[in-house]
Amino acid sequence: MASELSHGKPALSVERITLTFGGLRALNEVSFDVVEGSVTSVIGPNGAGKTSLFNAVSGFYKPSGGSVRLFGETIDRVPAPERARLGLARTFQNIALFRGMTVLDNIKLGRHAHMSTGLLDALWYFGRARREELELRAEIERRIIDFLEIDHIRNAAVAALPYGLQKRVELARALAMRPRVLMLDEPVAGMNREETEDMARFILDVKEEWGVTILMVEHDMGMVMDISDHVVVLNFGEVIADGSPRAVAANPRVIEAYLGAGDVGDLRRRLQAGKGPTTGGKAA
Ligand SMILES: Nc1ncnc2c1ncn2[C@@H]1O[C@H](COP(=O)(O)OP(=O)(O)OP(=O)(O)O)[C@@H](O)[C@H]1O
Repeated sequence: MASELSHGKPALSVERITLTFGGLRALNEVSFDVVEGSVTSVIGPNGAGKTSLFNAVSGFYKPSGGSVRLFGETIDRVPAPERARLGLARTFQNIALFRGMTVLDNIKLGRHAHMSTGLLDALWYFGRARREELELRAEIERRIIDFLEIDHIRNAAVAALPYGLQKRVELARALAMRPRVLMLDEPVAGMNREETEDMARFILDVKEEWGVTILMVEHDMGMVMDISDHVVVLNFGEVIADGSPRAVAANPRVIEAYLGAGDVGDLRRRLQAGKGPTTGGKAA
């Protein structure tokens, strides 16, 4: 079980975020803090608003109310790519890599977040960059490749790789953005047990060795309960529980929410902290 962080400086603060689609209120005054150095997970039944929340925090959706702070600074007016430059990186639920390109080239594109040039410029960057900067970046890429144990596939085309490795490359690209806060959207969806366990270990190492704060949406309850310091539960666009994995798993409102969503068969395993299924995919 991960350590419980009950206090500390917020890396990210979500303050009364409201998001509507036409008449539908997907998020209703959602508030919580992501403490610096924590793994914070957002869970909830299907349609609870988790993806909407991720899109609002990373700047892809514009909330109709509320505020997001990154290390104390309001970022509400900062467009999504700029947020990455400020240290807020994310991965996507469905892998968003350039499939025809090699692993290394995909990782190199991660650093694009720190460049003032456009994407095409990024591809032509080598001729113009200062040597020291290039060397520093190459060093960061080497560290990431070693760390994620993907050296043997660095020159392979992404499309040819098994799914679990593709997800790892996506993590590598996000790390190349040198984030301070990393948002992972269902990092183990579709993975088998072994791939899930590897990814859980990498996420903990990113937190501990790289000092990156993690905000994660994930359906795999075993994994969430194993590696989270803090769990936020959404239901119908509202926070219904917020606390340690143990406290959340024992919360009757959480149990009721999953029952209400018809997830009865999976409920017991889902809410037994650290003992849930780690077979991956959407459990609901
Ligand atoms: N682009 C959109 N347009 C209209 N409604 C949307 C849009 N995106 C989400 N919604 C609605 O907002 C609500 C929250 O959806 P959201 O995808 O955020 O939930 P979720 O918790 O991520 O679900 P899942 O676990 O299935 O991914 C749902 O009722 C959904 O139908």
